[in-house]
Amino acid sequence: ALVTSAESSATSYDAIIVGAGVAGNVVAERLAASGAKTLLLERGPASTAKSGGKHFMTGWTYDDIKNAYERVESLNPGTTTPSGNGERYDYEPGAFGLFSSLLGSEGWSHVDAIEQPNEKHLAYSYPPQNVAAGEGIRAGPPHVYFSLALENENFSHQLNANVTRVIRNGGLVSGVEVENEDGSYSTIGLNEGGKVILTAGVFGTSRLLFNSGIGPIDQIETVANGTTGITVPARKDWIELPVGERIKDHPIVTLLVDTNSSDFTFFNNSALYLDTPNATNVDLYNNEASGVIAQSQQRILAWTSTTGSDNITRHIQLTIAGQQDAQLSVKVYLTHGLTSTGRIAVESNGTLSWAQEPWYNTEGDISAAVNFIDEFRGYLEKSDTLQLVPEQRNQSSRDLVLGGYGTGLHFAGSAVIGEDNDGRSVVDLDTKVWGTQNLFVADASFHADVPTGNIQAQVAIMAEHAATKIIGCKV
Ligand SMILES: Cc1cc2nc3c(=O)[nH]c(=O)nc-3n(C[C@H](O)[C@H](O)[C@H](O)COP(=O)(O)OP(=O)(O)OC[C@H]3O[C@@H](n4cnc5c(N)ncnc54)[C@H](O)[C@@H]3O)c2cc1C
Repeated sequence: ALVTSAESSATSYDAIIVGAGVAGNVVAERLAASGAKTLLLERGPASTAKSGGKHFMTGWTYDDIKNAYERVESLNPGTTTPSGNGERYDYEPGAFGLFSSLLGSEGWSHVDAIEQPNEKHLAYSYPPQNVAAGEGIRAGPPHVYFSLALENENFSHQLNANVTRVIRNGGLVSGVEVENEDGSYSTIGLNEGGKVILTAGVFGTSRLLFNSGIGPIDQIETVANGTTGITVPARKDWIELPVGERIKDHPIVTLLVDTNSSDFTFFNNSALYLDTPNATNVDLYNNEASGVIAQSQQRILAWTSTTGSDNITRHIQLTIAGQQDAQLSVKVYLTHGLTSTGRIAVESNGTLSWAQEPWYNTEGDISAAVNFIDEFRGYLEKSDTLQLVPEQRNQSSRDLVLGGYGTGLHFAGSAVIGEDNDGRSVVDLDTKVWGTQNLFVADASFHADVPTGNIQAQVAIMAEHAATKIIGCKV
């Protein structure tokens, strides 16, 4: 049920979940289903129509998270044939045709990324993407888990509710403070034995922890002396933890490849937003959840691995899409194995900035990407049809990497999980913030690493497993 600020502040809850993104929806659905009176708070407005590693650590091995994986897969499966009628559109001759023959001639294998998830070296696939089980539409947890949670009478949610801080007495959290849309503030209380779970994303969760007197001392001091008006706990109650540190992301270098031929015509996804989108495509999607609109804009994904100057293996993901007629964009992501990390700092007005950016700040990462791009350029040199655009052809691979990378928007870390409160982690193996009794972090913030591919499925699976751990914790 959708509640107002007047209703939520007059009620108390067993679980308050802050942030209705990928993780927040998973955790809220699970907590409500466990019988907890649950409130999901989101600072934004309504958004949807319904508004690796084998060994990680105790409780988080692959076998431990298998149930979580299976639940996410059953509700929000992946597919390489997202069009409801099972057809594939605009792949051949197109970008898939051109690139599969380029990679195939260099010994790469055609795999199905859903059926063969461990094939991540010299492998390419039709793009995998999440769909809502039984609905035939592309969707993630904010659609599928939210729909399920809505059916549960324990579940409420409130929109335009910007949580400013957690209210705590020592290690015991009693509720949250919320800034409402009209600028008013309210507090929402927890029932005895209740829990607050932060799922506000890597940056939002960090800010909430700083505001609640949890983090590096200098960050808490900045908030306490700043201009946001946040009521920070007394200094004796500050909990010193490395919040905002160990942030990772997939940096992307975009290579532009001329197809040098008339066999590639660009399908423009943005035409959907124009006044006259192709009526056949629109009807196919509306009536049968089929056609080119049911697909993502990429036409082929590929993975391999490479080593840097430090001999550490890094994984590479390529996503290939049309850029314009006779030109493709090849996004080169540096993924699992990368060693660069970043750190954020809060400013006195409450905004966050990078104290250290998380991309390409180790020579190992730079050299690994350069090695791959050198190899890839070698493929293009042998090709009759594909070549880098002239302005990129004239640059060294190192310049292409260092002058051209951007964020992958796949952030992980900032409140990293750990076995011991040793100054390197923020949450314990139950995802509970060290030094607190009932404050948890269940979003991408607690991840210690980035995956070999896009991150959303991992965020959902880890949130599923976190929910099991949180439900099992007695306050
Ligand atoms: C443009 C873009 C494209 C992406 N594309 C892909 C993709 O194709 N595939 C993929 O796998 N991943 C993709 N990602 C990454 C993916 O979206 C994130 O990894 C994922 O959403 C992280 O989940 P989360 O639950 O940690 O945080 P989020 O999903 O970011 O959720 C956090 C939520 O908390 C809310 N919030 C924040 N602060 C507060 C507060 N103080 N009070 C109340 N609410 C708050 C936010 O509004 C947000 O709704 C993309 C990201 C971006 C930005």
